[in-house]
Amino acid sequence: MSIVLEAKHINKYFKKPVLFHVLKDINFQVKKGEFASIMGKSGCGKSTLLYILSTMDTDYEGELLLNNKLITNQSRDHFSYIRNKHIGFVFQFHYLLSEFSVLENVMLPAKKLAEKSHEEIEHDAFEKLKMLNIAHLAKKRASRVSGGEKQRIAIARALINNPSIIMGDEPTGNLDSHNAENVFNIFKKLSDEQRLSLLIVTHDEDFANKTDRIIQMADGKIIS
Ligand SMILES: Nc1ncnc2c1ncn2[C@@H]1O[C@H](COP(=O)(O)OP(=O)(O)OP(=O)(O)O)[C@@H](O)[C@H]1O
Repeated sequence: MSIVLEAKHINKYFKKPVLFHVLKDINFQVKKGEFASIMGKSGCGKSTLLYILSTMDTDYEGELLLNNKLITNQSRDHFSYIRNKHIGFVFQFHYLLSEFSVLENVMLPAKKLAEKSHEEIEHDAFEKLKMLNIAHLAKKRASRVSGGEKQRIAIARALINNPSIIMGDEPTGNLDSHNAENVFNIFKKLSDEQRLSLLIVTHDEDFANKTDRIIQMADGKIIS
């Protein structure tokens, strides 16, 4: 099976207030279509790792490969391009623009990429909303939908540029159990039916136990 994301010997140090070796020789791969979760106690380095994997933090040692291409040491613009084109994000908080419509929110990352016409982007955004069963919300203001709907809109937005991988930092952290299960089922379907790779940081054991693989971290290391 092909490998979508590979981390090789990732080490990260925070230099202030005192030198702190936060990530210690992290090595792992995420395969195409794999649904993996990252678990570990608070402070073990999960978010720090996700920042690096998503190219938001570039101050580290080691190598990162996306679709078998080395993506370490790129220009700032190219990192931004890689993020927008190949990586979809879902955070604990949805970060939707409340004054914009649901459809406009989903369109934004594609507008930024600027590879398609407005009409094509609008069509694609509508298709993503349909896929997530929220097409009826398209014209609504993002501030006027429920919490569970907001997270589904955030997933549609993460999918708009057809990324290679979806990364999530506690994407179900703010949801009740019903909506958390909904989000899990959406991710599972994306992995099973579209062969999309997912890497999700979670504290939710039920969620993690249902994923293909749990990457367990402790004290800046992967322990299993
Ligand atoms: N900018 C920073 N400077 C110094 N230390 C930091 C910085 N950011 C995080 N840390 C420390 O690095 C460690 C790892 O933090 P990180 O946020 O990655 O943990 P986490 O596993 O995601 O925790 P949580 O589950 O609580 O979100 C913690 O000890 C944290 O205090």
